[in-house]
Amino acid sequence: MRAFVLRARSAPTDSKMLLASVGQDAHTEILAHVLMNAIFVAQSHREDIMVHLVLESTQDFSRTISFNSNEITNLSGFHEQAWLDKIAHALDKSIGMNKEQLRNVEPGICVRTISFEKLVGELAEDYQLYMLDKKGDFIRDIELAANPCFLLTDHMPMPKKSFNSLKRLGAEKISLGPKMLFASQCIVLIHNELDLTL
Ligand SMILES: C[S@@+](CC[C@H](N)C(=O)[O-])C[C@H]1O[C@@H](n2cnc3c(N)ncnc32)[C@H](O)[C@@H]1O
Repeated sequence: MRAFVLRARSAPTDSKMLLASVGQDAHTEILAHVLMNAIFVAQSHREDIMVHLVLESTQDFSRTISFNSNEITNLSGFHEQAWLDKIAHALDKSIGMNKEQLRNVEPGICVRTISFEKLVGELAEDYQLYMLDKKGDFIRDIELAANPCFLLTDHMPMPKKSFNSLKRLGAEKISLGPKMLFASQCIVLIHNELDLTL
């Protein structure tokens, strides 16, 4: 499995606010762009991809919505609205959940009330973590592990205190080059680097 985590610090956990924030300050379109580029290829989808979206603008708990590309069945199309609808539906399903609970939303999609820190702590047991950072090691200068998990943020940077805990979990910083890219653009480049090595 190849995994991607988007830490969306500004994304609301209320579905109506999430949908109303597309193109606004919270830039929730980023979540749909990430899913588009992590899971779709032309006319098809990639296998063995996990995407975890962590939405952190909340009145109660962060929501982690996880997508398994092998199991998702009923998408309404190869477009952003299809993904936004799935995210909104997962958020509605999560209403009333207590801390650190899980609810299955539909095949391939589940929602959990866990924080980014808790999620990456779990992922570190099965994956090598890579934190995307322009100042990290250039992706072509290192050998990526067979089970990589890439950590990205929305337009709000990772808080400084997260860096130390990620380091303790063995996360390595990797760069894709000198330009500051969107998270979804990073994902396209990462897929391509890995595709070239297969
Ligand atoms: C739009 S950027 C985040 C920008 C944010 N304001 C910041 O200063 O980190 C979205 C994500 O892409 C990653 N990213 C963007 N360009 C990159 C590059 N050239 N190499 C590695 N990661 C990159 C960032 O680290 C971040 O996780």
